[in-house]
Amino acid sequence: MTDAVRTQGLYKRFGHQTAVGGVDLVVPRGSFTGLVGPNGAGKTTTLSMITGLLRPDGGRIEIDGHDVWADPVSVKARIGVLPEGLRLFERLSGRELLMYGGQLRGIPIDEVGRRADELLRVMDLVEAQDKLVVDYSTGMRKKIGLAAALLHNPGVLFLDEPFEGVDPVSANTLIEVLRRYTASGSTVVFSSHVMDLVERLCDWVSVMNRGLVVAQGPLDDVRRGRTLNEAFLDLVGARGNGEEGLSWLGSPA
Ligand SMILES: Nc1ncnc2c1ncn2[C@@H]1O[C@H](COP(=O)(O)OP(=O)(O)OP(=O)(O)O)[C@@H](O)[C@H]1O
Repeated sequence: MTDAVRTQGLYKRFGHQTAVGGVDLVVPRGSFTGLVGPNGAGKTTTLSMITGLLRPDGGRIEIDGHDVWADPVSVKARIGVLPEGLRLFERLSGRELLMYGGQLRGIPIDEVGRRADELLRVMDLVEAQDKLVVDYSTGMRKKIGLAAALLHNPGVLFLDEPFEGVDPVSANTLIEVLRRYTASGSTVVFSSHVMDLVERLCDWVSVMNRGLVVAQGPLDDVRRGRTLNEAFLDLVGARGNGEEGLSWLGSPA
């Protein structure tokens, strides 16, 4: 069976800096995949290229066997994206955002209305549906962003740090929706720094460091008897910068 996502030699430079230095990422279909790595590892740059938001300098990307940059329209119909920074249409209400997004996707308006109502209910946003998105809290923005990403029932969903700044109640709602989504055979790829969460949710993990994939596979193969946090620290090299310097910090005045 074709993988949901496959990249070969994916490469991106910004000036002299190589942000992504030849990434071969594999995401099996139907998996709940965690993309982890320290700050600056290249996760957002990789996800931006995979989702057609940033043009690669080299390499290939296939989603469900379709080349992202040669066949962008058919790929974009198959994917949902919750990007970093949540660039949303701020001056629309939550409900208007869903209605607009659904119509842009070419879904008949009655069907968009039905799906929007269900998503607003599941995300616990019914009371806030007529409020402008600009006035939403961080958690509400993540939830309406996820609703917008799911509206056209994509086969693969990409989420850049979906749980950042989200309270435990909203996080549980997001998790329930995502679990239901993958249970039906769809694929989720999300980046996160929260190892406990990745360990709890994911069956497949890709670890990035300094622009490369340094480990990837089923969760248990990457962990190899350790916690994911221990495996992560071993793989990326615990840097231990905190042991020297800052001698002035905490000294009495
Ligand atoms: N638009 C840009 N211009 C210049 N450098 C960039 C740009 N975007 C990313 N970079 C650099 O590329 C590298 C990878 O960044 P990226 O945001 O992909 O990392 P990340 O793994 O998502 O990090 P974090 O976990 O902190 O979000 C970093 O060194 C970053 O400074």
